[in-house]
Amino acid sequence: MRPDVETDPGSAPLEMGDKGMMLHIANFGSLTQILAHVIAEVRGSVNKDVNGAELLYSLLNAPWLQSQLKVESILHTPTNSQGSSPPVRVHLLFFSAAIQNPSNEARELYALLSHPHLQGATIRRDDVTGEIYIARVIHGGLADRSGLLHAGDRLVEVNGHPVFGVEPEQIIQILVSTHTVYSPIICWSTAWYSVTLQKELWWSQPYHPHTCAILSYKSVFFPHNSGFRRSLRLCRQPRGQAFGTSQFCTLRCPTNCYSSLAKPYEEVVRYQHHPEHPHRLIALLGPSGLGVNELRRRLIEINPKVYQGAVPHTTRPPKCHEESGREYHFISREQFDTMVCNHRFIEFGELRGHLYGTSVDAVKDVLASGKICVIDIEPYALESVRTAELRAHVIFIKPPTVEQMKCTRMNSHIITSDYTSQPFKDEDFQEIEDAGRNMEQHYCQFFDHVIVNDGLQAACVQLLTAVRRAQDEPQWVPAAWIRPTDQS
Ligand SMILES: Nc1ncnc2c1ncn2[C@@H]1O[C@H](COP(=O)(O)OP(=O)(O)OP(=O)(O)O)[C@@H](O)[C@H]1O
Repeated sequence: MRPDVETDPGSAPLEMGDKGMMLHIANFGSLTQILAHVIAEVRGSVNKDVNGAELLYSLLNAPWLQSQLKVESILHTPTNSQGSSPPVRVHLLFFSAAIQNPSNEARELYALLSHPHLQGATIRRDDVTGEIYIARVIHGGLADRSGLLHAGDRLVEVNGHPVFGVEPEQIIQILVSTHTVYSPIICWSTAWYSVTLQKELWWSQPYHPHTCAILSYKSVFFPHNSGFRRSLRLCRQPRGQAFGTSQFCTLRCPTNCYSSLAKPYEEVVRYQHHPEHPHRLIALLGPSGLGVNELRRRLIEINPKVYQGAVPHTTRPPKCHEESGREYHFISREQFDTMVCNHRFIEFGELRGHLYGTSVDAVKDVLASGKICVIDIEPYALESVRTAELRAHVIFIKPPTVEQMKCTRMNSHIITSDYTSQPFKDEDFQEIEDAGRNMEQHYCQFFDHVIVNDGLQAACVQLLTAVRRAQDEPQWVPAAWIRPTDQS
């Protein structure tokens, strides 16, 4: 349903002629002014690359604007001896029936260009109820092409901020202030929608009445250098052992590792973990060297009766003090290969001729024991943990600024690419920051929670709280986890 459109008292009505739509234009001054505004705004937007070429191109090539320009050129052709244009009737055969008032459309374009992050939709507040609605969706614009936003949909939440009673200008501010990250918009109409849009890109998705959908932008191509760590963390030696003798693995990424992550959207539902069901897996993700393993280790140390890591598998022979199923599950290479073929590993790698991996079964063992399993993963492993079986709650460990890391890591050591332990250098911090930014850019749609690892104590407390909430409070999860389909 199209909402009422505010009409301009200065603009004239449309009439239908026998060959098409007849436009009676009485106020040429305002039309000229509007077009001048539009062109100035477009120029400004292009210069600043504010809204992307695609939106500008589609808007400027919209038939209604072309029509306006034709009207404009006709009106500026001197028609009488005084050189002024009298009110005329202009026959617009190509005018879209959907466009009811070109002056309003031009103003809308102007408004859109002024607020680029609304991405082709405008909002309005119901003065009686205080609720915020999608007022217009520009025909052919990005919002329109997404097929998700409809005029009349009620806006519930933007970027986690409830919008009830909030001034539309403030909502725009929320969007503008977060324009480099995702801007999820949750609407209610005949269905719940959770729409994530980033910059100028929208992705289309089917309409699912009475369900919730999350639409997320992501790069079509996932770069392979986005913050991969130097080692498989499962190979990390216990604290106190010499780093020089520790074993590290080279990552082996399955060829199809990005397949399901490349889906442009996923349907989500609100999910409350049932106390009698196994706990949700906690998967920590973050750039190498930031302290993901340190946080995981500390969490388990806080209460080993509640939190536990998964026991990795390896093909190397056990050492005399090691017991199968405690430090590692010791298996043959053939067994390991079979597990790889059967997709039983969340992550695996090879070091000095031996294979190491964290298996789904090792995680399930911990969950079956009633404990909360906490693992750290590489981005490629997201696909293996975001399943109906493990229901991973993904926590991104985010770097603070380089300057903050310099202060907090003064006495800490990093494992370098040649696997020695050394004090952090400035370039290490820069690398961590870059890797964190990369990860966030490409995978943030999968993060259930973000913790900045600045002070270790504070980060630990936040982790503890987040892990408890993941089990105790309702969370958005993929609908396929709750209602498995053939594809899931
Ligand atoms: N907030 C912090 N303040 C000070 N030191 C920290 C902090 N977080 C981690 N560290 C230290 O930084 C070093 C690297 O941490 P950790 O080994 O956990 O990194 P990581 O993210 O697991 O990376 P990788 O797996 O590549 O080794 C460790 O010495 C750890 O104690």
